[in-house]
Amino acid sequence: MMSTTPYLEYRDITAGYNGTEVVSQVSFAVCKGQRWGVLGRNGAGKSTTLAAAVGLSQLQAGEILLNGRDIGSTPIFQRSRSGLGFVPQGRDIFPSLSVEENILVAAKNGNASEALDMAYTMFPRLKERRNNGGTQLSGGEQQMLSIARAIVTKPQVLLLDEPLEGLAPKVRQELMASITDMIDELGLACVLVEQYVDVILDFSQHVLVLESGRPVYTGPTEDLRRDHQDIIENAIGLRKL
Ligand SMILES: Nc1ncnc2c1ncn2[C@@H]1O[C@H](COP(=O)(O)OP(=O)(O)OP(=O)(O)O)[C@@H](O)[C@H]1O
Repeated sequence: MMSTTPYLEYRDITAGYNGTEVVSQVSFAVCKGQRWGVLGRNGAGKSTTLAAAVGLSQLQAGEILLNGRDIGSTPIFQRSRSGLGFVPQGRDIFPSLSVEENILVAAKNGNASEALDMAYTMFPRLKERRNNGGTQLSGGEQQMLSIARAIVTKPQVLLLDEPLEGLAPKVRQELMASITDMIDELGLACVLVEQYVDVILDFSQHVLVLESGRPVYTGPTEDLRRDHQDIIENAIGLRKL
């Protein structure tokens, strides 16, 4: 029988910073190949929710499981080794290193040529810019590099925190198309945080909607669209792509 253990599971978690609660009652499970989206206004707790899985916000109650194993007390560096890829808000690259060096640093002890191959296949633009320094890249290219750095660790689940932030509309569309192709091709499970409601509704099969740190919807995108336009409009004074 096929295993149904989710890759990543949040069980009624509370998370925040320095003992202060930011989000609570969050439960959802990301299974193989599933695409989840997280929606909510500024400050609703989207990033805090994502960060709890990688240990960058404080998990104050509940459990987070990776492949069925509680990772609450697993050190941050080991979480990426256990299949969790994280692309934080802002661009997680070394500006003084070239594109190629940035990828190789992320791949660490992995096979260097395989890592470069993988990154350049997913984002051919990075190959053209491989000798450029991080600061010589456009915003979209920096975001591609940041995602490539997560991908070469070969995650099962990729967590993306507002990858479209600060990009021009055309670049947002191109990057979103590249991300979607990449996820399909690699068969990744994914959790995407974005402020653009249309992006989340198009991309995700399942959605978590947060309002002031509490979930107001957790379930299939189709049902949200069909039965809960009020939630979409209310929770989301959000931008269109
Ligand atoms: N490192 C931190 N230390 C303390 N408080 C924080 C920290 N990061 C975020 N917060 C607080 O947690 C709350 C939720 O922030 P969070 O970034 O999770 O929201 P968000 O929904 O991702 O918002 P945005 O769309 O603006 O990124 C905010 O009130 C914020 O000030």
